[in-house]
Amino acid sequence: MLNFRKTDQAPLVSLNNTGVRRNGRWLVRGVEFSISRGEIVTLIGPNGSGKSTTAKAAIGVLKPDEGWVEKLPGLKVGYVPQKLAIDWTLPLTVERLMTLTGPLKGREVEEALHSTGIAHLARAEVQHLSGGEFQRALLARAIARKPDLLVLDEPVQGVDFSGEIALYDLIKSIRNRTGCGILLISHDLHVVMAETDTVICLNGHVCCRGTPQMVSQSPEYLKLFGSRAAQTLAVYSHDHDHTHLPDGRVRHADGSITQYCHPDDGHHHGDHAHDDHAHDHDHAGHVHGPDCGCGHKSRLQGFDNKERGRV
Ligand SMILES: Nc1ncnc2c1ncn2[C@@H]1O[C@H](COP(=O)(O)OP(=O)(O)OP(=O)(O)O)[C@@H](O)[C@H]1O
Repeated sequence: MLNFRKTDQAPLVSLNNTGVRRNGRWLVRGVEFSISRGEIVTLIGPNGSGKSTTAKAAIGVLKPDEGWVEKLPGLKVGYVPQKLAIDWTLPLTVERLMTLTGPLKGREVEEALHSTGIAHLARAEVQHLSGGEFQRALLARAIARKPDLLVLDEPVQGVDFSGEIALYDLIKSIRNRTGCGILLISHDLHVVMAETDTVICLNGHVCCRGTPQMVSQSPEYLKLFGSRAAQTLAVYSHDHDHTHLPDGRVRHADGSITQYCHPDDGHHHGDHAHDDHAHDHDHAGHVHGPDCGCGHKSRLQGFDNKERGRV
């Protein structure tokens, strides 16, 4: 794999104590991380935990109500949103989809479709594409303008497992070829791309982060999906000790309800954990033990014992 990361390189984007508030409720708060050229950062977390909100704040679609976001001047972003407002009753070819939001040269369209493996579908109707082909078309659209940062909100939705592996391979090859940074949002709490440099688990705030060090080696996983899958995907599973209620209050493991998280619930701006992690790219990480004091238990399934808990 190419080594794009240089310690003297400024991050493409960094979020500093970033919070977004709507209707009197914090959707996310105290979010801190950065993405450098060639780096893959994956956001995971339960539904409604603020992954899309965080991604939108990172690229400037949403303005933070607290903290700040720094972007490299002139940063070019390619964004694949979770939802796309397409009128499926109107005919739309893949080629046309590529230029819907801005002009592109014919050669750029061709190149992007070629590199995502769907050159043969240039004139196909978008509504007839399979889930995997559609995601490739969206990826092609996002990479056509040669972005420095690619933000992919659930890029494997509607794709079966082998299609998922192929898409993750494609994302990896885009990163290797272009050296862009990638912010990936995974809807699946348990599966992240093995090439992910940093996994950030959100639960209204960053509750933990770490590196998926190895591919899962559990016999069941290998039996089900084969060794090819094991080379591509790692299993990252996670327990939360508190739940953010729809009204913004927090229910703790003991059943008590408070207005906000306790200072020892996950990682908050200014606490020791942030000091450990903010802006680090060596991913040394905070060590979660059965009771490490941060209020969260995390485990990497299928990792050998010395790697266990190092999330
Ligand atoms: N503009 C908005 N106004 C009010 N609430 C919002 C707004 N956008 C998002 N939310 C709420 O913020 C919370 C976080 O939403 P977000 O889409 O970031 O979560 P997510 O982690 O991406 O979820 P999912 O996995 O379901 O896609 C949700 O409870 C959502 O309903």
